[in-house]
Amino acid sequence: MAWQDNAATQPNRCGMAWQAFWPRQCGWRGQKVYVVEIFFPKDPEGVLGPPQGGHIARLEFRRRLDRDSDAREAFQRQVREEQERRRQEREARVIPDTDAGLVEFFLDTEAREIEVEIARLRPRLNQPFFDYIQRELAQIKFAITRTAEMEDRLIELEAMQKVLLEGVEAYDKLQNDLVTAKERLTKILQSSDKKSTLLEMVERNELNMSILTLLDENIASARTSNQEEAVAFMENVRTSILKYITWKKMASQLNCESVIYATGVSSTVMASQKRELRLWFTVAVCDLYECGISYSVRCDDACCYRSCFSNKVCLPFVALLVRLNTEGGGDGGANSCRPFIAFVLGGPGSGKGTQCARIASDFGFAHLSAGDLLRHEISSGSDKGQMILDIIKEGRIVPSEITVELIRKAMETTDAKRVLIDGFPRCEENRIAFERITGTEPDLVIFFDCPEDEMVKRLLGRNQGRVDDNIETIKKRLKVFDNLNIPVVDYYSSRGKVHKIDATGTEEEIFGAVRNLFASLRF
Ligand SMILES: Nc1ncnc2c1ncn2[C@@H]1O[C@H](COP(=O)(O)OP(=O)(O)O)[C@@H](O)[C@H]1O
Ligand SMILES: O=c1ccn([C@@H]2O[C@H](COP(=O)(O)OP(=O)(O)O)[C@@H](O)[C@H]2O)c(=O)[nH]1
Repeated sequence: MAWQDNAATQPNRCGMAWQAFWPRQCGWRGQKVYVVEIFFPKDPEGVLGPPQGGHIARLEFRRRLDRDSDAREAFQRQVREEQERRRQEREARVIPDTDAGLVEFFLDTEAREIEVEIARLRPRLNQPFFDYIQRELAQIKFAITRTAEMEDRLIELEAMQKVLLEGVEAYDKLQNDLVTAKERLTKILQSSDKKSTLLEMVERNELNMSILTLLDENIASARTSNQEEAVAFMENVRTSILKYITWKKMASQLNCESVIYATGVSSTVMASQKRELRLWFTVAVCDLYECGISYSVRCDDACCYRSCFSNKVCLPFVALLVRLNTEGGGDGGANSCRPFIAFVLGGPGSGKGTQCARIASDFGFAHLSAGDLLRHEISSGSDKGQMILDIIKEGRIVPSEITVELIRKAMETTDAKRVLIDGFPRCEENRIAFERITGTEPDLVIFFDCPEDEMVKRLLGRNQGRVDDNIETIKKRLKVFDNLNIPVVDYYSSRGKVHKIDATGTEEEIFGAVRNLFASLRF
């Protein structure tokens, strides 16, 4: 398959905004003349110079090009010749060895060549070079008397420094984007299961225009070398990527807080969530077999909603749940948005409670600990209290209806937009009951992965007077965790929701990983 990495060969295609700052070569030295570069639509590299006429003339010219194949060919020939002329000019320039020489080199560089030269000489544009410019600037600024020549030099040096600094930053960013885009595109093209790779990337917000641009270049290159199969294959991938990107864009236009992709949701589950979905979500349904969105419907009005579910071709499907902002989206009412829900799982003593407290305080989550809710129920002296106490003493799991009801009530009484549910669901039955009763799924599952001996050590040192922190009950809890809780983690893993965090190390180190996770999720 054709592969092309154009990061180094096309340094100037980003159309950097800083061109506007660059004083033009013609008569600018000493005269402080600044000319803003204007891009000509049919001449993106600016090889033909600035447009000669106004807007109407440009439109005329473009129309003529579109109509007239001779004119188009002549124009393309002219572009090629100009490109070649510039290439030769560039090669003829001697690159100086010293910083002082390099300063003069850049001052003598034409504005349109700056991006190319920055890319070519990027390794030389290092800290010592910028320090050198800074020193020269300081000498002029702190001179006791300043001549007119020194004033001019100050202006040109400052303009150049600004352009180079911004240019280097833009160039480095472009390089990084391209390297990342290349890695991601390679991953998509090489993966054996493209659908799930794409979905994973969608979930991690990794599909962007840079990938598309790179893919386009590869398609063009494969086309040039007549690799028809590769072209067809890459165009298929392109269609899928484009659709996801379009959806993301739509989400942002709708003022959405986040885009959540739930894979494999069955139509029955969706139907049971109908009311909530209508209030909370924009739903796009797409056909997995096509590896792309076969059709999409905005589901925030009942009519679209019905047509969405009455269509049979969409199974199995991917539902893109675009959660609307409480303030900006949906019907705008206070009830129109359920909170973002994160389940926090991990063995007993893995540090769930400790980390949840920090997440709550740093990221504005309400912290609902299932264990705490149950212990509170015991101390409230309710009818169920004794039964719950007996179960906890034995390290078993309290019946789902009790726990889910406590969680549901606690969720109702919080107006937080983000909720952590700590230590729940403990088993598949818990999970199913939660989804049935609340009609919703978690947006995220954090799993703290900790070795058993570490968990035992922590629990025995917890010292909170808990009835279950003794070695006999701990052993039972660990067994229950292995047998019943791990399948829940596996279930959510298969749906791409689990973010595993290594729970060994200090509290601070673990929170570092948590912080990274939330940063990657744009919290
Ligand atoms: N990274 C850590 N290293 C050592 N001890 C920890 C760490 N994180 C938490 N602990 C301690 O371990 C015990 C269990 O932590 P906790 O957060 O209550 O776990 P869980 O909620 O998972 O049962 C507590 O005494 C807590 O202070
Ligand atoms: O959803 C839950 C959460 C907790 N528990 C019970 O409460 C105990 C303590 O749970 P907690 O999450 O407080 O502590 P951990 O075991 O994680 O240290 C568990 O062993 C269970 O007996 C339960 O039955 N269901």
